[in-house]
Amino acid sequence: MAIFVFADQHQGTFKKAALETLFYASQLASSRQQEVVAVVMGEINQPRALADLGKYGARRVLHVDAAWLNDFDARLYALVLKEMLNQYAADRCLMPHDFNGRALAPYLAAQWQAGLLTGIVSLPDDKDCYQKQVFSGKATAWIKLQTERQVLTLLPNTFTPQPGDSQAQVERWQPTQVSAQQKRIQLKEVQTTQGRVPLTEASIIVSGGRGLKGPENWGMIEQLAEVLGAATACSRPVADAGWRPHHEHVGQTGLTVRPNLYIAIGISGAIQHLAGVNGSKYIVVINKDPEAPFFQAADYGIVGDAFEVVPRLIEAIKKYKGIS
Ligand SMILES: Cc1cc2nc3c(=O)[nH]c(=O)nc-3n(C[C@H](O)[C@H](O)[C@H](O)COP(=O)(O)OP(=O)(O)OC[C@H]3O[C@@H](n4cnc5c(N)ncnc54)[C@H](O)[C@@H]3O)c2cc1C
Repeated sequence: MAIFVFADQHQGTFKKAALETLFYASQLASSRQQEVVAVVMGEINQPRALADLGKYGARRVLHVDAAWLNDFDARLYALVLKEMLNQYAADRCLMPHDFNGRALAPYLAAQWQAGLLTGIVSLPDDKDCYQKQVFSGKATAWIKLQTERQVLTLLPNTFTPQPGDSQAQVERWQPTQVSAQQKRIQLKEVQTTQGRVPLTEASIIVSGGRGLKGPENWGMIEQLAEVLGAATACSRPVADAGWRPHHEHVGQTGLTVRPNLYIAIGISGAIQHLAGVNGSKYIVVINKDPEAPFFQAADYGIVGDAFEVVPRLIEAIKKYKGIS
């Protein structure tokens, strides 16, 4: 039996989290002598990208090549996936624990009558238990799904893909029970941020909190991010106050990020914020209060006023990198 992976793409470019999930599935499959099938929805303007999924572990790609599936629609995608999984008598479907995966997985689990386990961070152990973080990242649970059919979501940045040189066999697949008439959502406008690394894919993140006092002070955060080639993020009150856009909000109710380096500036380190960032490899905290809880989660800490520390940090990095 094959392991199916929803390989999310945008205009022919596969998301990093989708490639990680394929790679993860290939590790899972090799221990069970199964094959990995990547499922791709919507038209693709670079057909070679489909076969290239083989480099990340897909043996086959089932391409649902239909214009009405170009825009992500959790309900519709779940119906298409359900038909496909039933046709192939599959028992396992994986996807990334990102915005789309978090919307699609519960729909699919309900439609397909499968067990759902979200945000896993490990391969199963010998008792078939998967690890996931619980209680805002304060504890780890080992969970075993008892159901025959399983929908699993993998936390981004947990597994680093090691691309090989295999090519996948690409097949077109059309649903017979789902059609364009069932589409209920019409996408009217897409707003994209230009030239910035997407937050969930960034290896360095510079994040600001309420300690920055107001949106007018974000210039230094942007500048620090620019010299480091980083993405910018923020705490929830900052997004709630409209200082920064909501897609930058990290934490329990925002994005979960796992960069190599997370620099938190003027953020206290509330548990709800830590829940979204404590998977980061290194955490650097800049805060003027030595008692700020974030220091307990930090690898490096600077006790000081952000308005003095950050400009000096920018200058030091520029000097180190030889940027004028
Ligand atoms: C159900 C629920 C869900 C939540 N989800 C989230 C979530 O997803 N993400 C999230 O972030 N929060 C979330 N919160 C809110 C969370 O509890 C905190 O209130 C929030 O994270 C605090 O944001 P902050 O650290 O930016 O602000 P504050 O708590 O006000 O901290 C500001 C920090 O800046 C420091 N500071 C002030 N001036 C300076 C300066 N000049 N230089 C350096 N440091 C300075 C202060 O010492 C302080 O530590 C949630 C809360 C609830 C109840």
